[in-house]
Amino acid sequence: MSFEQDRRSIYERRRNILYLVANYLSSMGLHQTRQALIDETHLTSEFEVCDNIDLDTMYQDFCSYFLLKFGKQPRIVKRTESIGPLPTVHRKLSGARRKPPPPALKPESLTNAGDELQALRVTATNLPTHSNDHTEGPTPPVVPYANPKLLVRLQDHFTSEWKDLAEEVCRDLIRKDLRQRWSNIKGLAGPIKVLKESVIAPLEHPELFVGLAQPWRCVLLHGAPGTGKTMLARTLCSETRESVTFFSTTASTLISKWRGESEKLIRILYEVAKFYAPSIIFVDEFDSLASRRDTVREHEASKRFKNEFLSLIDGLESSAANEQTPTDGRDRVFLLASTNLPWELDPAFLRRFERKILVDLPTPDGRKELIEHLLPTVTAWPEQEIQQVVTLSEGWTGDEVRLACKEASMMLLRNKITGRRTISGRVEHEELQFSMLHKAFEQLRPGCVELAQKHRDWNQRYGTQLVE
Ligand SMILES: Nc1ncnc2c1ncn2[C@@H]1O[C@H](COP(=O)(O)OP(=O)(O)OP(=O)(O)O)[C@@H](O)[C@H]1O
Repeated sequence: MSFEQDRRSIYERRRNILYLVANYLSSMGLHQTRQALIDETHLTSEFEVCDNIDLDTMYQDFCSYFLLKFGKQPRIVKRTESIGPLPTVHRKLSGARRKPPPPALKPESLTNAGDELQALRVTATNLPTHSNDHTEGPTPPVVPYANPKLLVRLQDHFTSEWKDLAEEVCRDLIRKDLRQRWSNIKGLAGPIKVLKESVIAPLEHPELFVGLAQPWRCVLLHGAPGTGKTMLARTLCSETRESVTFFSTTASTLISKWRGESEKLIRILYEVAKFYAPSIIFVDEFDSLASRRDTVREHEASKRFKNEFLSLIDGLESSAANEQTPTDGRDRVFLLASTNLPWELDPAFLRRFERKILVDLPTPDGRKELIEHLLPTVTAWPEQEIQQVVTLSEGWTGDEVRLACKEASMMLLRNKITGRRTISGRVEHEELQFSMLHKAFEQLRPGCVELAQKHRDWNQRYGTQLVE
């Protein structure tokens, strides 16, 4: 690296650190300190900290890296002898007159680190400040927060009473880190179509969704465990993550984590979802939240919680009813719920789901596709061999097929470690053999045949019949 490049990179590093600190102070509610930093360094709005970058995360990443490398946590601060507030750093001004700040410098003209800092001293007036920047009065509560950018926006929008909960909703429920593709899901064309129609089509063709033809707001996925309901939701999240905010939770988390505050949380979840619309709220294990209400024995808090959730759904519906003219679809909130026990749901909830979609066991074609997807080598095998394993897996869930394929891969792995070798020392079977796959599929028995039938029966009576 040339001397010039070296200097430039030092300059950029120091500038970036200052922006990170300013952002961090803002996320901590230390607005006066942030302002003092801006005044002193003259940061401008020419730059801003990128999405998903903040000091807190960097700190945690550094600790993880250090722990991995040296087997212990890094020491960041150490105890001193003195107790009391941090000593003030006084500038050495004795005798010297305070100079006015020098004009802004361009990085190319810098000669040393001091100059680099001075180069940041450019006009501060246009750096964004926030409507609730407090120059007087009580400082807002200091809260650790994963994404300061979101926090800043939340601070503008929510009163402090709601702010902490709104932050918790964002920190714990927003999901963005998923890597799933529709093409990984096999044999569930019907449910995929409904999800695309509910979320993706309204964003791509908002002009078509007018009057009565509003997008579905509220969809329930039901099916036996391991049929791919969660996978569908996660894929919807990753396929739309550029344009949609995805809140994912389970009913039991909502109930246990926010015990005592759950009811308020539902309202905040809805408000935050509206704030970040278009958004999807996905609630797994929905039955544990929305089981039939027991008017006599049920706890008051539980009733209130359910009523609040019903209001949330009504909120989705009433905002849909208001859309008589085309909107760009960017203000929509979509509720997706999944359950293994739809028959336990309170009729008040059931009635509100516009679509109740059965996620069924995979058909023979679906199982074949799934096996070929998980074990691509089998595509080169004779058709009759693949059909044998497809027949063996009659009545299995997608998850059971996946488990059997995994067992076959493990057999191959064991063979590579301990298997017979040829005279030249090579492993005898380096590729997956039909006998391994067959054996793996013979070892497993389907666990959800009856439950899957119960879902089909229930869907016939109460569910949505998907037509191809
Ligand atoms: N149709 C499918 N296509 C591809 N993979 C599938 C399919 N169905 C299930 N799987 C596999 O099974 C795993 C478990 O599925 P998932 O967790 O989505 O089931 P679920 O219906 O949500 O179960 P539960 O009701 O117990 O939460 C998935 O991660 C995936 O690997």
